[in-house]
Amino acid sequence: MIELQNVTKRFGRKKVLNGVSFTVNKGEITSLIGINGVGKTTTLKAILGLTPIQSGSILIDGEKLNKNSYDKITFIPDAITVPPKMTIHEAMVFMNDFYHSWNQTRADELLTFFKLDKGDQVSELSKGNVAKVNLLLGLCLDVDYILMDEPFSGIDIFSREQIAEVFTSRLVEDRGVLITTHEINDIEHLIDKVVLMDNGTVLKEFHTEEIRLTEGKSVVDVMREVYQP
Ligand SMILES: Nc1ncnc2c1ncn2[C@@H]1O[C@H](COP(=O)(O)OP(=O)(O)OP(=O)(O)O)[C@@H](O)[C@H]1O
Repeated sequence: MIELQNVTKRFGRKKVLNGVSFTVNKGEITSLIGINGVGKTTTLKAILGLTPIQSGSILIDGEKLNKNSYDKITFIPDAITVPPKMTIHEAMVFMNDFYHSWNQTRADELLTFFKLDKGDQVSELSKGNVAKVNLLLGLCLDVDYILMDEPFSGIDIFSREQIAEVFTSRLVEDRGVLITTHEINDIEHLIDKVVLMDNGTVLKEFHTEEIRLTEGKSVVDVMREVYQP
């Protein structure tokens, strides 16, 4: 489990995270939802130790972030980070050299699933295919937790559907996934848990199935109540 307890983060005098607490469980897809600038990306970076926090704590399986944590967790940013001159094949070799958790069998499966050609250069791919390669590079690390920043932004509906399908497959299965998004329409049917953020705070954390069964509400219904009371 990833556990955030009362996390605060400031950039200069600006308080960007103001006591953020929530959990991400293995075997669940959790979506961190909120409009632009509420602190979603900062939260992901804080979990990964990419940005220091001022107070509060972040525990991964009960431990503070340490060098071994990076064997458990991966971050898929909203833009691809491998050099664009690389072919998909070279990007995979690079990942294999860099991470001992790289799983080439899974990478080959995903290449086929996404109908990608590993000889293609990243800079020459369409935006949707770049997003798929980006996802592939992160998902093929055998880690317990996957953090994704806006995996669907700027991608056409068919690619979005294809990417969404990956979330229901055994490629994700028993891992803990945290996805940030402004749009939940694409993934509402996939997510187990929602964390609604506004202004650096968590307004509500709930399980989608539970709220559907007990209150008959969809995620969008709850969002309307919380954001437009
Ligand atoms: N390095 C930085 N220096 C100063 N301010 C920053 C920095 N990074 C983020 N911020 C500010 O922190 C706030 C939260 O940013 P963050 O990127 O976490 O929001 P977000 O919810 O992910 O937004 P978006 O949906 O647009 O990606 C914003 O007001 C942003 O301007």
